[in-house]
Amino acid sequence: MAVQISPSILAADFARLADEAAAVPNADWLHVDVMDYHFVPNLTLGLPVVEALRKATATPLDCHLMIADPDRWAPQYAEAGAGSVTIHAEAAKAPVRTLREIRVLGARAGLALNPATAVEPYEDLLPELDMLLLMTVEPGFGGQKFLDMVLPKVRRARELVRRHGGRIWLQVDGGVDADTIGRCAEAGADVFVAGSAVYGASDPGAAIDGLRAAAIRAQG
Ligand SMILES: O=C(CO)[C@H](O)[C@H](O)COP(=O)(O)O
Ligand SMILES: [Fe+2]
Repeated sequence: MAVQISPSILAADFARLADEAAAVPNADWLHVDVMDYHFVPNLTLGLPVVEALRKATATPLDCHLMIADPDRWAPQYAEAGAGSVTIHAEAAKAPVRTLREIRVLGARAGLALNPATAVEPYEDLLPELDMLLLMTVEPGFGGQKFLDMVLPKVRRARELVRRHGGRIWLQVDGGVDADTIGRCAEAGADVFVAGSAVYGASDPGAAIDGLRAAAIRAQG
């Protein structure tokens, strides 16, 4: 599996987003955490910032929607030029329709599961997905401690994805750093979001190289 690193701009300087995007030329994606004060108790940014970022960088945007009404808003993120749009299973009321709309608009379609949400009930949705995101912290804030309890679910999800042809990317998000990334890769994740571990480092580009090397080592 190809390892991909998606640094989260949640940990970047919001006043200098274009510079912060330019600081990670070796990133595969830029992870954009959209929070609405309803699905999670935090507020970050929305469509205008995504539209501006899209013009400011060539790196594709990986939009993680932590919002109460993803069915209404997700297609607009695809229209705004996001390369990938991920909705939460806990929030979506019509996930099949919404995931299909995301794809029709030319973006990759992702489904995110909170730490306590089981993956098995979503097996029938896998054909609609390009990526499954397993949260390794409770969504809402950067800088939280990685939840090891999610690793068995990463293993089960990898097995489900394998049974469905192995096409779907398996992303982990939350508390991923040089220490925890190996456990995630060993369990079967292949796309790694890292906020603090990248933008908290003195050299964000070097931090990405280090994370990538650790994940590849762990894949064996
Ligand atoms: O979705 C998120 C939080 O809800 C963030 O993407 C995630 O927390 C990244 O930050 P860090 O690597 O610092 O944990
Ligand atoms: Fe995220």
